[in-house]
Amino acid sequence: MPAISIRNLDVIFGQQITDSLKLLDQGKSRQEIIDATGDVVGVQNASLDIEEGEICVLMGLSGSGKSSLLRAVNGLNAISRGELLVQDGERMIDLANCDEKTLRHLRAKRISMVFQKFALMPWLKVIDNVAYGLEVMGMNKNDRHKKAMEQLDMVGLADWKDKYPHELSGGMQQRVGLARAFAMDSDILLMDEPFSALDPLIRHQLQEELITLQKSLNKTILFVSHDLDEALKIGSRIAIMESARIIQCGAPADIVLNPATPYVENFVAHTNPLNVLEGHTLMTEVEALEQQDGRLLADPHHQVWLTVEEGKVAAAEMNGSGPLKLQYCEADQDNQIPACGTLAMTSPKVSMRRAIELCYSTELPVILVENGKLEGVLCDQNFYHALLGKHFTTGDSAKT
Ligand SMILES: Nc1ncnc2c1ncn2[C@@H]1O[C@H](COP(=O)(O)OP(=O)(O)OP(=O)(O)O)[C@@H](O)[C@H]1O
Repeated sequence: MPAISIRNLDVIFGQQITDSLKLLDQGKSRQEIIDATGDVVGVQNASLDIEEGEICVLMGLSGSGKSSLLRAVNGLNAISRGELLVQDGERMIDLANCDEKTLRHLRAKRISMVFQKFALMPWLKVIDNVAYGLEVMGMNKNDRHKKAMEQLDMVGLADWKDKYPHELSGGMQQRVGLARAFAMDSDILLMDEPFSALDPLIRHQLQEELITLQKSLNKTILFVSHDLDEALKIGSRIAIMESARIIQCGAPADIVLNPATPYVENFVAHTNPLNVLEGHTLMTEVEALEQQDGRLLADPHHQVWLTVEEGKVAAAEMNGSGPLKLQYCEADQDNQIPACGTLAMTSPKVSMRRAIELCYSTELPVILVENGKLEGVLCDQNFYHALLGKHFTTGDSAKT
């Protein structure tokens, strides 16, 4: 059962919603609908399931409808048509047909929201800002302060509890915002560009903190961002929006490797694939390597040849320099650095960043093996191909 299930959802802002929906069904554009009725289409025919414990990022340009969709999930935007179900224990609550009492229950117990501009109350101390939602719920002062302190501790601000928001930096204020959302104990967090007002270093730091916190908290997070790098970093799945519609939804590597439209391609062309792509998506497959005298040419540039017996790499040599020492390196142990001139073998699941590090330290290609069997090879050319975003423009030229 997904934590949030969205089916054919339309959100229209305005006074003539029935007429606007008819025009939408006739295939009229957003602008044509504004011209005809004055209504604005915020979300059009969106369908998306968000599983428990995942971070799903809504990504797209300004005005594409990200916030409109996010705000529908906690009832801040009315649903014009379609279904939006939020899991509540054993039942699913339909936001399209839910009364005020149920909505209040959802907001108090199930869903918290973190905004871009901190939204802290300037007259309240940090601890009282964090405890505010608990106070509204009727929790007594001792209990709510205890809970607020736990959350402040988690975001590293326990020593700042008696300060006022204006005494904190932007990054710290946003941490207080996070602590306030976590204090509510709700399983679903809606985050509307929570880090975009921060400078790049603090932003990076808070992204890392969110990823770390999420490992222990396991919340269901719907996160809005207009930055694909941020989306790729924190999202387990990314839904890309354009003109009120979700035009592609997939895991980070899917989006980078198979952008569905030129709009997505354009985003992908400006991202850093280092932490997203894995070795197997970039490698030259074993079948594509040149064969000569029973050996495989792993790297034409360095003239590295492999002798493969029953699928396993039995020996390696570099023409002119003799045999090469082979060393298996764990994909996830960055501190395991093979010596220059050693031929590194690792898992096809290796991140692009780690694979480049292995190439860099050995000055040789990297050999990818799974259960001892040779799967493929990564040379400089494979990395250039990915770094230049050529997967979707030049086909598989680096793989042959
Ligand atoms: N409450 C509202 N009343 C009228 N129109 C609205 C309202 N909220 C959003 N819109 C309109 O809906 C469209 C989508 O806006 P939305 O804020 O969802 O986009 P966004 O992708 O989140 O953009 P941004 O990144 O700039 O926040 C825009 O044309 C916007 O003007």
